[in-house]
Amino acid sequence: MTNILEKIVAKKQEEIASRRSLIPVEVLEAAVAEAPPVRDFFAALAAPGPIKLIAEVKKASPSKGIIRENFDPVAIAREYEAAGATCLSILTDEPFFQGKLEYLAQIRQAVNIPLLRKDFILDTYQLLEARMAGADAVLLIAECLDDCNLRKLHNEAIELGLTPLVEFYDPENLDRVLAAGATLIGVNNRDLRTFVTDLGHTIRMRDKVPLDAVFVGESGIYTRDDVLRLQEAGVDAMLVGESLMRQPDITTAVKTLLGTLS
Ligand SMILES: O=C(O)c1ccccc1NCC(=O)[C@H](O)[C@H](O)COP(=O)(O)O
Repeated sequence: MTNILEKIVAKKQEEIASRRSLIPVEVLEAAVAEAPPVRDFFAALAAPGPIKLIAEVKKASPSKGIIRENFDPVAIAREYEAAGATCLSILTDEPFFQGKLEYLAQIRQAVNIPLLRKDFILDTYQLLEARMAGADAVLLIAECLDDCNLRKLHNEAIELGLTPLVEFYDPENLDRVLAAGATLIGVNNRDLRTFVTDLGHTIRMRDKVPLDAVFVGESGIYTRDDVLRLQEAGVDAMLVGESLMRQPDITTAVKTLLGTLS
């Protein structure tokens, strides 16, 4: 049976080929050479203090369909920043998440905090696109990449000035993530075979991931109690999408998660 990740990867390969035929790689390389400097995504998350929030700009998902009808990505990003998010994650995948690369470029002009391009990165071409659109970081998913490509894209991202956030779900993939040289490591709580999320997955992986890496818990984080569980387990940062995007008042939702609502 084909799982959702296999479907997304197959579609993404078609998309990359089509985008490459519209904008040749040389054009992107020339634009990247002129791009402004990046913001330090890693340092922002590694700073001392309570658990950091990477707030996700996410309209829809394969597991939940449309999450936010009234979707203004720039307004959402501004509100996230003002409410206390440390970094933002911008979904740029169109077919499955209704994101756009343009959202990333628009948000770059509107906020100052570091930005992650959240997509299914399979090719150097997407790293160049990310850098050109104003990303400071990119997501690399161990389950989507073989060892050679994981290491290659990790190194290329760094050469472009981008911070790679390397994510895995299957515990067997941790050794591959470490072998690629990852120092910013995410555990996804969502089992993509069933779409069930389990916060305990990140917590169980905490003592398997070296303490000198910055460790991010991803997906299925809904309440202040969830956040306290992660923080008490020693998780450095959390990536949160749906639970914030479903709230009409994003400022209150962020502050409630962070425990800063006065
Ligand atoms: O969110 C999905 O349904 C999904 C399906 C297939 C592949 C990836 C998927 N999500 C990507 C993510 O990692 C999340 O957007 C991110 O961690 C935030 O999760 P949440 O807070 O549960 O929206």
